Amino acid sequence: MSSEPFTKLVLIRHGESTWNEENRFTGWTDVDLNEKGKKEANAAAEALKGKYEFDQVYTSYLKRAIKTTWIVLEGIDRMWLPVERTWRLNERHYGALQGLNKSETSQKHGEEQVKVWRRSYDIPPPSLEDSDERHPKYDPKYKDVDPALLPSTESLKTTVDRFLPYWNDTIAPKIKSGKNVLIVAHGNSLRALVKYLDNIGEDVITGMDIPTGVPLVYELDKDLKPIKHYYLGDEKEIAAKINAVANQASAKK
Ligand SMILES: O=C(O)[C@@H](CO)OP(=O)(O)O
Repeated sequence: MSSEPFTKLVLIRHGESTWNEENRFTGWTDVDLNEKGKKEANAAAEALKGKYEFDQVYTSYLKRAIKTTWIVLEGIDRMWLPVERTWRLNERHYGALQGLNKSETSQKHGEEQVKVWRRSYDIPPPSLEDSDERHPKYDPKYKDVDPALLPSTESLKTTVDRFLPYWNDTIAPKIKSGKNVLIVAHGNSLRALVKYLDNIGEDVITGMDIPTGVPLVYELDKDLKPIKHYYLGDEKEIAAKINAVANQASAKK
């Protein structure tokens, strides 16, 4: 017997960014969308328009997610919707790898090591030095965040740990109160959410990638347990995009 879900939660990873295009580790670096990324955001809006209604939007402090939000909301003619930004939805902090080319990093350190840094559950990449001017404590975006909470690197595990309080205190109560929610965030902050929602094991989440700019719908019951999930769009195209993310750090590029 199939029953109507209590809600449909929609997740979107931001469209392609300039550093996705250059194949660099990005993390908390605040890079912009490129033209392809804007097109992907428009296509996401097209897929949602007239079929999904939202009451509340959540996004990160990073402009690639914020601009994707703007484009999607403009595309669905819902620019008036409330948008809450939070650093807790930021991408996983990539530590000292931020800015490095993924393929060159594999040539230097080996594909296995880079795979561990990219996809192991609890092994973080090397940290940024405290004195490094790229450290989030020097960025005005985070001036109201307790400096003790600001990372100098993160594993997926510590990304889950910083995201979950926001889910539990803010997003989950909003959904439970009957509101339809859209979350526009990042590859690894969304992997953190999906791991939590689907209760995916630490070994299994390492093989899971999320493509840029494709709406991912989670049908949830009233306890916010997933009934099913699916991407909106062409299955083959989405599979190819997921595969491309998985292979980004190949040493052969
Ligand atoms: O560089 C990053 O911040 C992320 C997302 O683009 O990369 P990866 O998929 O390698 O975790």
